[in-house]
Amino acid sequence: MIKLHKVSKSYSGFQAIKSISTTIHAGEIHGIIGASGAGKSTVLRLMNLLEIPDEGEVEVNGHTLTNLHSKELRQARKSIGMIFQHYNLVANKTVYENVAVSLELANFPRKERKSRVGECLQFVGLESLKEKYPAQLSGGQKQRVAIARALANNPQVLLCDEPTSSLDPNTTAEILSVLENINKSFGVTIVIVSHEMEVIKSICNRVTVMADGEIYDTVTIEPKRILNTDNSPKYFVEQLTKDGEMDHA
Ligand SMILES: Nc1ncnc2c1ncn2[C@@H]1O[C@H](COP(=O)(O)OP(=O)(O)OP(=O)(O)O)[C@@H](O)[C@H]1O
Repeated sequence: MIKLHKVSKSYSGFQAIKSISTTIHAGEIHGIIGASGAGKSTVLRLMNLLEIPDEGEVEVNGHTLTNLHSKELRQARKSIGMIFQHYNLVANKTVYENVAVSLELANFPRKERKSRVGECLQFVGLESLKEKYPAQLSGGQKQRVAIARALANNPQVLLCDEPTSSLDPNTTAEILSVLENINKSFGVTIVIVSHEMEVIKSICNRVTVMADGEIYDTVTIEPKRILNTDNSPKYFVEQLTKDGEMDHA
């Protein structure tokens, strides 16, 4: 469970987040949607203290992060994974090494690292690419590596900042399936920031709508796959030309 209690954040006098209070329930897939600049990414980054609030409390899995000293905070953060729009992989490390590095940083028992990396890569369907470098992968494959890396330390919470915004609809659907599997298989609570309504409606059980640094509303929904996954050139031409006159040349 994640609880924000009267959390505020300003940048050079500009109040980006205005005394927000909310609860994300354990086991849910929670969406955060809103216009550009509404404060979605900032709220997500406040949940693992990548951004330090000016005021208020952040509680994750029973720990009040805002009360912890740096060593305790490092420990508590092991149970919070995060993935990003641009993947944030280490360019000069292989797929295997990118996942292994998060285990090293968390002092995961050395003897068990290799098998843990293997398990995570298998879960995201990338075992056969473990010797490749990020530049040799597609966007969807890079995001799978990032997911495997986030999974490695058995997090209870996975924070996802626009995880599909650089991907085509087909690959978006695949990544959403991976996230859903993580939620169902391991009970991981997922918070997903997106400006794409289709993504939010496809996967979330509850959604927070943000505007101007505040929570406008929180709604409960029934997730329903509404993503179009047709990537064919025929479909693109049909979509471009269906509402009027067309010119093929
Ligand atoms: N590090 C920062 N320094 C200064 N201003 C910031 C910083 N981070 C965020 N902001 C400002 O805070 C506001 C909220 O930003 P945030 O990135 O959280 O919005 P968002 O809803 O995620 O937008 P987008 O969909 O465009 O990513 C914006 O006005 C932004 O310019």
